[in-house]
Amino acid sequence: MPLFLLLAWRIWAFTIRPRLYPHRLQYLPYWIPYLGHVIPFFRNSNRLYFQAKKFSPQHCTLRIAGQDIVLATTAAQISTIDKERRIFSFEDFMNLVYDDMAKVSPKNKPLLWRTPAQGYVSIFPNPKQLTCAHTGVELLHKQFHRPDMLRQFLDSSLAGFSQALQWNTLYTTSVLGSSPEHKVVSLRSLCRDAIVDAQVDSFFGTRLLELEPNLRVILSDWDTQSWRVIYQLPSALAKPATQPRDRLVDVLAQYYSLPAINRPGSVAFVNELYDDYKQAGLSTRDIAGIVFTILSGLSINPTMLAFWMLAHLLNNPTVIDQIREEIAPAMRAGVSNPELNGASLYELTKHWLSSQCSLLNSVFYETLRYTSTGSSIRKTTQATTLDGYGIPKGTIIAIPQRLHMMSEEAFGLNPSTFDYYRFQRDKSLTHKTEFRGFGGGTTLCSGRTAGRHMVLAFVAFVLWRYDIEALGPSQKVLGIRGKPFPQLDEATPSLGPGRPLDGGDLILKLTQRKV
Ligand code: HEM
Repeated sequence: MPLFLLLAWRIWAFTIRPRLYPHRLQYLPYWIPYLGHVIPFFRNSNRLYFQAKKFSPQHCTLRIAGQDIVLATTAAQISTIDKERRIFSFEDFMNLVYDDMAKVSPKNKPLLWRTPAQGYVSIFPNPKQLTCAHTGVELLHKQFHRPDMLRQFLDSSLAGFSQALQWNTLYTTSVLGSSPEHKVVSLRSLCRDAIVDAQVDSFFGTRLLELEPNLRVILSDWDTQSWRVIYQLPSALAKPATQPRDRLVDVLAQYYSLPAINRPGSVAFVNELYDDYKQAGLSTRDIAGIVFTILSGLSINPTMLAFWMLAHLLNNPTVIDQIREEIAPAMRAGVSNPELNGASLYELTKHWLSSQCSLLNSVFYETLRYTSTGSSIRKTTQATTLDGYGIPKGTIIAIPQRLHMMSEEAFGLNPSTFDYYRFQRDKSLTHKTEFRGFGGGTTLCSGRTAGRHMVLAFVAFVLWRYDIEALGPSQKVLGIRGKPFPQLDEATPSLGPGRPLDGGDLILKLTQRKV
């Protein structure tokens, strides 16, 4: 396009048009028509969101390869989106999850969206006349919201990682070097190995890990590469993500092909979903794909959050000491005893962690605030308005977590500083609309109570049982060199807490504490 035409278009699009139509979508200016902000978006979407909000704090639209993305930039807009679930819908993205992540066969996918009126018959009572897809979501919510069902999962998970965090049973995949007095471990592996295996055993029973003992490593390979699938890269480039995903779906399909009696110990959801979807006409492979997406959400976010929480704590020995004082009564009452059964562990930790450990909780929420880099995504099902701006049907709306979590108005001074005491000083901060650590509205995380309990207990066990030194790059212990503090990767898409940049990790020297 000749330069004068380009200039004329830009003046029209970003100077004249907004004045003529002040209530239509207002765009962050760009230079290449159609492509718009595609390059900065793929380079670092979070940076682009901040730029957009700075340009136009009340309303801003991005243009990504012909597609408009309206950013929710204020708390009022988030509230409207969370409330108007039919207008700002998530269903379109469930289809993307079924297609790209779960790889549900195109032939069977329509079965997921059938209503009872269209022939879907659930094996459960269905008074709300839900579709098959929504029934699956309800079954998961029931699993994590019904106290008895949540409890079964938590009892077993807590017992699992309490065992795994003992000096003599630390996973060999976490331990990089060892002497009678010290062990040198990778913090990322420590969190992954203990948390993922405990959760997987508790959710699926022990059979799944028997079929694939290396599941946690494959899951973490998927996790670090999953952006390739999210960005829909061509199959050759997406292979580092699709290979681990396909392996995990294979293992789940193998698991489900066994009679239920041969895979005991799972939570109810695992069989309820399978039985319902099978009856609806889906294949074992389709269901394995859908369950893979749950497995991925189940294990990755708690692991990442525990990693970041411990990493930040290791920067501040004073806070570690204060937290040890907070958890001491519970630990002395027996919580740290690896022989304690899951039910007792649950009872003891539930009480102490929720009511007596305000600093531990504060660091948990600050970690969530500080590391959340994902976005909630919706699509408008009809023409509507948001804060007075007209939004056409079929427009994508994004609620970027980081943009809101860094709001000075919501969270007080210096939001870009990690403040261990922020949520202790003001406990109401977790109720702010801008606090998107567990999403909100339709995609409010159903595993949030379980996830919080597990991460708090995991961190408490580690801090109580071990003296920990994070080794810097100039330190070497047992031949293992330390690493710098990991940087948060703000650019790669995530569901919640971001990953460390370039495979970042912390190398820890553990010594058993004498308590
Ligand atoms: C502390 C750990 C966790 C964190 C930080 C976390 C974070 C999140 C976030 C930010 C979302 C919203 C994404 C969006 O808005 O699109 C979400 C949704 C979701 N999370 Fe979690 N999550 C955690 C633990 C879990 C666990 C243990 C499960 C168990 C399966 C789980 C399952 C889900 C599911 C299924 C959704 C989709 C919404 C729904 O529940 O239907 N999460 N999570």
